[in-house]
Amino acid sequence: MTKLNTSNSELDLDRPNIEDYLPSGCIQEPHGKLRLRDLLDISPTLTEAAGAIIDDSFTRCFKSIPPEPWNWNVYLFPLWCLGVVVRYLILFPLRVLVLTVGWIIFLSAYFPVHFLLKGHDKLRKNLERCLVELICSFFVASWTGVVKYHGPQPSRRPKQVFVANHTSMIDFIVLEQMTAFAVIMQKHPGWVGLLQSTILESVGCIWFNRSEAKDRETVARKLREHVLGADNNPLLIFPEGTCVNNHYTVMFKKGAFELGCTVCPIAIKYNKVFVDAFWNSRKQSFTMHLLQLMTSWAVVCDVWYLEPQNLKPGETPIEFAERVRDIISVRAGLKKVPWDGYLKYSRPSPKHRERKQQSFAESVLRGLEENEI
Ligand SMILES: O=P(O)(O)OC[C@H](O)CO
Repeated sequence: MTKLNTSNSELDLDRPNIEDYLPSGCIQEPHGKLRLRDLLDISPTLTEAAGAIIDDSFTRCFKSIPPEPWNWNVYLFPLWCLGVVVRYLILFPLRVLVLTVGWIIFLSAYFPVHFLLKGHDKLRKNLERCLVELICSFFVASWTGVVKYHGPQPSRRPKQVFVANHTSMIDFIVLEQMTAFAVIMQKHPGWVGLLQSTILESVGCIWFNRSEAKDRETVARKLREHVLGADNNPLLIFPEGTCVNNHYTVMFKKGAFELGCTVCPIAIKYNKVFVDAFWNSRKQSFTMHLLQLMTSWAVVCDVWYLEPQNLKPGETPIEFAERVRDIISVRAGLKKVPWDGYLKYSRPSPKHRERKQQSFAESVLRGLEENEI
């Protein structure tokens, strides 16, 4: 019975907003004409099937929500055109220049520090941390990032791990410009992969391939080793494991919550007034995503460093992960959904399919019983 209730509440969450897609009730239809709404009312299963085709709570987490158009009249349209010219022909070249200068400064300092200070580990690590923070600040400047940080800035302590909701790889840049975190992330191809395996590895970042089972074991071991080192950079994990559109949070993977460490939650909320910071990696490369940010007016966001949390007596790592997800979701105003973000990369699990079949069979049986009465 309990199992049934749980699955029903999960199914409720998955219920599509079909009303959003139907013509509003105030439209007067000619008398006697059959409307789409009437047709769908015939059967809940038909409604659900129609809903699943147009919308579902899983897909909604990974959809970019476009802003309301505002340039619709004769006064505003010329202003919008002027804005396009300023953004693309003035701001963008200036930002490319800023980023180029940033890279020149960074590379001309990083290589001497990395190769010439081999015997002075402490000094080398400190300088490398400062340089990585510096290049991240140049990246933020290249999108005119307006970031407001709330709460105490993270400090370096053993046995603590920072976890944040995830919208784009720029989350890492936004956080890294303040604190040189060692981040756990998916390994990427191209220039991002090159940076990952050279510069970022030197600040303790750990990379993995989410499709490789053996990578997960290696990462789990590396995490345990990393959190014990007192001089290591604070560890940062995005436990959703994938980018979500900053309206929802998907299930947190439990890895960060079973390390026996204090978990420090970080909530990140982007303001979409100028640009949507969600990176939809299926539609856009990271380079295109950065270009989109660099041709917008600004990237506006709030970052909250929240109160550190510890595992409570009797609490499982999964419950702990859920509690921390609650804290982050409330602070950033995000809606929680029960999905595993990795489903993006796989077919629905047999368990999920069976739950749907079970619910459908039960509704058919209920209908038959009612007809018998
Ligand atoms: O949105 P995804 O699943 O492509 O993940 C993107 C990055 O790997 C997350 O950092």
